[in-house]
Amino acid sequence: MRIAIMGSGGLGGYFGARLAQGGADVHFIARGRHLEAMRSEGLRIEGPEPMHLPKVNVTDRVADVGVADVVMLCVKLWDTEQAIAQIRPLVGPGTTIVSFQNGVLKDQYLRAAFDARQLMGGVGYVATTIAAPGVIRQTGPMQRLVFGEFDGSRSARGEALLAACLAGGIKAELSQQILRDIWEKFVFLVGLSGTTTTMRRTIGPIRSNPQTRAFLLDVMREVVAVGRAHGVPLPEDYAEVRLQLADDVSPDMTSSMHHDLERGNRLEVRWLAGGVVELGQAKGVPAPLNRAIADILALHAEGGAHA
Ligand SMILES: NC(=O)C1=CN([C@@H]2O[C@H](COP(=O)(O)OP(=O)(O)OC[C@H]3O[C@@H](n4cnc5c(N)ncnc54)[C@H](OP(=O)(O)O)[C@@H]3O)[C@@H](O)[C@H]2O)C=CC1
Ligand SMILES: CC(C)(CO)C(=O)C(=O)O
Repeated sequence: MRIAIMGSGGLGGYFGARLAQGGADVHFIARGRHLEAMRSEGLRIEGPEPMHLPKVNVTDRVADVGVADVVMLCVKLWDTEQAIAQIRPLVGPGTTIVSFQNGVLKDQYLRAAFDARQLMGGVGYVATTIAAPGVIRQTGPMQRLVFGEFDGSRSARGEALLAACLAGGIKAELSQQILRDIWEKFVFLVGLSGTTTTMRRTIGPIRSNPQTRAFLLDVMREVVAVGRAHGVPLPEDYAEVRLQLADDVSPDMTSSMHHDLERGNRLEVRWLAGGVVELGQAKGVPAPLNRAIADILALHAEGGAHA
């Protein structure tokens, strides 16, 4: 199976390395110093299960890769538009495109650019970052990919991607309710990213303090209300279910957006809390706490240099 990884950082580099190790014909699309390092030194994964792939197929010339069976979209959300334009040479009539980016707006952008039948939905769970050019560092053992057809069917292409993932040791699942899976992660991630980034704290103290715990819960309640208004079958008390997850994770866990803030990077807030506000407005559902998060972080959204 020929798999093109569009964006080979924390998410794409980690899961692409595992797919390659499992025998898939993986082609990484990268840029800058990370591209140069991957060309000369291969790709190294640090963390609980270290890996080194001394030689990887990597390029910034997308057209050289040719048509892929699967394109995995793994760039930060602000790079989506450019990435969608660049992946066109990878996409033939039999190509499947799956975005494992965070949020729920990503698939709307893909649907606007490609035939909906070429898309599968996807969610990625891992905590990784580019530690140095050519090096991805994983924190904690969590690693999981969930993907599936939006119509809930169990397709041959889904099974084929599942087999490739399992061969590489990825904890992968072929889902028959992928829209709900995407929203389930969105509820948790919007709560986690919105609180950890505005409060500059990890989840431990946030969930322990009654005032910040209530804020976390109410932020997630808004996401659930917006999702339900869009027809996503989330139970009414789903925010409470996700609060249980926030209680179960390690107290030092934080969000990638909090890391991005600390490094002075751009933030994905426009598509996370901001996405909740946007989708809420479309259905007349207010999301004042998410609006506050987006407003508080607005001066940081373009990165530290712009603050
Ligand atoms: N990392 C994680 O733990 C998880 C991340 N996610 C989500 O996955 C998405 C990706 O995040 P993450 O992997 O962390 O981001 P990273 O910044 O680590 O990786 C993205 C990589 O893609 C590169 N890139 C962007 N556009 C292009 C392009 N047009 N051509 C070539 N390379 C390109 C970036 O280069 P450059 O640095 O030059 O911009 C960067 O190397 C986000 O939506 C994130 O929220 C989801 C689950 C977990
Ligand atoms: C919550 C986590 C780490 C799970 O993958 C994540 O996606 C993020 O912080 O961006």
